[in-house]
Amino acid sequence: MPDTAQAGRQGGDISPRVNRLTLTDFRNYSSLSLDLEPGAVVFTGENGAGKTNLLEALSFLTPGRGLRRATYGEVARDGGDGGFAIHAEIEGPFGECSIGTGTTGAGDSDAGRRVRINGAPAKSAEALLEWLRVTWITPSMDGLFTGSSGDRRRFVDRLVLAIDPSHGQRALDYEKAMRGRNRLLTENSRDARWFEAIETQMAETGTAIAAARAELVRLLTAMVARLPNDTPFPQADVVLAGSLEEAIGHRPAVDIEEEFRRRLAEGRERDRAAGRTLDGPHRSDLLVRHRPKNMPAELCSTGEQKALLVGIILSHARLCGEVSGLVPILLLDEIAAHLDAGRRAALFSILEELGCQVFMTGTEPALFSALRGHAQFLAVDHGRVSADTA
Ligand SMILES: Nc1ncnc2c1ncn2[C@@H]1O[C@H](COP(=O)(O)OP(=O)(O)OP(=O)(O)O)[C@@H](O)[C@H]1O
Repeated sequence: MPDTAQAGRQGGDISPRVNRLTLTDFRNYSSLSLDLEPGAVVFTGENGAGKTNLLEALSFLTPGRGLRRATYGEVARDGGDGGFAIHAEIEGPFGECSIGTGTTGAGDSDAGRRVRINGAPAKSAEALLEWLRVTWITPSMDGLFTGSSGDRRRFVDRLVLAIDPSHGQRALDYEKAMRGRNRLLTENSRDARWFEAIETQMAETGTAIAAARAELVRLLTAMVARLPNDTPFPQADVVLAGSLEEAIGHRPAVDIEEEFRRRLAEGRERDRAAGRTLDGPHRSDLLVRHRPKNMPAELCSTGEQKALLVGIILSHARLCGEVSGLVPILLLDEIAAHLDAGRRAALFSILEELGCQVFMTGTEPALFSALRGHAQFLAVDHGRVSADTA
């Protein structure tokens, strides 16, 4: 990786980076402080050593529950006091910054984790997005194209959030309104005024969610199409299946909002029978096609699906840099083991060109030998991390 992979302006984009990561009572780390280099950082170690835990800690530098979507109780170290702390010294768009996040233990989990930026409490975790963006690929995403639509919606929303920080609040507002409507349905309420108020809110936030997703997909498809034909990460067609998302761009947003509000009102009896809201962007899906093969992603081989996902994440990183000015920090868990030598070399070369900080894990250091001399190698050994100078 080039030494120029620093938090500086490169063609208009900034690549924020973590200079130091400090963990307290996080997973199998009671106390750890790591100095990190820009560019590629490779964590190697045997199974269960704690490599993914390090990526997970880094994934807490963005809003949400991290790359495993674990509860805070799960990530707090067994045998600790129930709290955990992650501290990162970063270099971002406004210079150096210190980010602290974690929970203080029992009773805190409901309130969510706290975030401090330069020592001051942040109003919400969304404030982290002013400093850096983080995206990832983990082995649990291997079933993304074949698994549940909920996982794909969360995936899309995570990609949208990295580009448009207001998406998180939108999603929270929609979910809150929908929970309110679902409560009215299960309580068998006939209070038309309550229904109307809630459905108006759902129509407004739901249409905004659909518009943000549609925009992401439009930009991402264009970016994926820029992947050169000779890379092993295939071009893909990415579309959203959802009544609202499909209408975006073809009709004025006010019409779509009004139609959704009307559909919600007309669907009350059907939804009452189901006990929940059946229509809306919480039911949308992401469809991906392997363009060269003209085949739905779910029918492609496991390796082809992985290559599609890598292509999407790399394209998204480029897009995020162009749209937000911040190239995301990438967390690639066990990626190298799943790619053949040609694909690995292509991945390393695209990462070098992106110039972002990228954290990779693997049990076999040999898989990363092409990066020796260009990357920081760290050996992970059950709660301890040391320089791997092999
Ligand atoms: N809350 C916790 N407290 C203490 N240890 C934990 C906690 N949660 C997980 N662990 C331990 O962390 C280890 C797993 O770490 P991790 O998933 O990072 O391993 P890994 O190096 O990525 O392994 P693999 O190569 O198998 O994916 C296990 O030994 C597990 O018992």
